[in-house]
Amino acid sequence: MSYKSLIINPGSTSTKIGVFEDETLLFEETLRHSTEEIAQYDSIVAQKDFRKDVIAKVLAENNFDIKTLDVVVGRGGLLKPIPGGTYTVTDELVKDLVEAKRGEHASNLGGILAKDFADELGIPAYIVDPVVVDELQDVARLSGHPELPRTSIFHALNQKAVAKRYAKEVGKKYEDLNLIVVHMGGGVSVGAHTGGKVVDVFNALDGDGAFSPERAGGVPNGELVRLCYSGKYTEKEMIKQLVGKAGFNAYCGSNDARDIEAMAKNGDKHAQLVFDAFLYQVSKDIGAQAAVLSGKVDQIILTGGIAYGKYATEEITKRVQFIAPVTVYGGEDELLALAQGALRVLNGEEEAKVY
Ligand SMILES: Nc1ncnc2c1ncn2[C@@H]1O[C@H](COP(=O)(O)OP(=O)(O)OP(=O)(O)O)[C@@H](O)[C@H]1O
Ligand SMILES: CCCC(=O)O
Repeated sequence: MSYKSLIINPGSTSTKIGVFEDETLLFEETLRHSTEEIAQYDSIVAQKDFRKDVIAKVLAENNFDIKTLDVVVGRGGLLKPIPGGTYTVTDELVKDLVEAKRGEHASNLGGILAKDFADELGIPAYIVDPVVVDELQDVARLSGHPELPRTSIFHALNQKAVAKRYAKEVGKKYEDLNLIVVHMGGGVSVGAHTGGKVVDVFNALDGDGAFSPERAGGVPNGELVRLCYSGKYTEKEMIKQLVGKAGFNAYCGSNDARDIEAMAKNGDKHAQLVFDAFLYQVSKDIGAQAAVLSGKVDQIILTGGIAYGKYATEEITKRVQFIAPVTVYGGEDELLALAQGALRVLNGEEEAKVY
């Protein structure tokens, strides 16, 4: 028995879709969304119809009959903290994503869109390893103020997928390796993997680490508080300043690392400084996670869209190769990882978890 799946992975700056027959990719598409396109919507859920239309268009362009699908899988969003695994998209799960009580995030649309398509076809919808996968060790949860604990929000799906890919390539078990995985996309997360768990990670959304194409990362606390109370921004605008309008966007007016690199190559010294500061901060986060692992690091893995960039990966490697060797997996394996999550359930290897 084989299964056809539609995989939907909404990122902060893109919607990636794939159609698989079991683990074989039939076709995929990455639809990039400019800052202007996204800025028309005042919430993530408001982007639903826009993203649904672009997906339907791609399916039609590929002459794909959606009635042949067996399952729809979405990337999981900002739910309550939960263990890793494959979850059935229930009404309760969708309600939490729509209400966005734990925050706005593009991947909230993954479960919502998956259920939308699946319900029309009368087939199941799943999410796999959502961004809220929480395997932090206790000592990593303290921030310095009890009302502000650190939380685990990161590229769990891709971090786990590339870590397992590396383990397979070197003939070892993921659980037996100490890895630092660095995802550099619209957001950035740097995680310490040991014993098959991500025991510490710089939160990609709430920003206790490096800045990213669109996000501020860790900023000076006092100045942040003063800005919040200055009257310059509403609460919603302030959050947008930190997540969306920050990072490369704020410094250089684009969320595309390739634009920043091109500006720098054309002699723009400010763009060069911003890109170098980004690579410097990511390297510092890797150093911190090396300490989490007591310096016993088998490999550092660079992944996400920015890891396609030669300058970026070479500069980070120069700074951190004293810790451990570096492997680069440009882009991400999230579509396949989502398809595999659903297949494990459909093939009876794993039971779908209920949220
Ligand atoms: N070939 C490339 N060289 C350098 N940078 C690239 C390349 N391709 C994509 N990028 C950069 O990768 C970033 C987007 O990465 P990615 O597609 O992983 O992000 P996303 O899926 O939108 O967000 P996230 O990964 O946080 O969920 C952009 O800054 C883009 O410029
Ligand atoms: C929070 C993990 C995914 C992202 O960067 O948006």
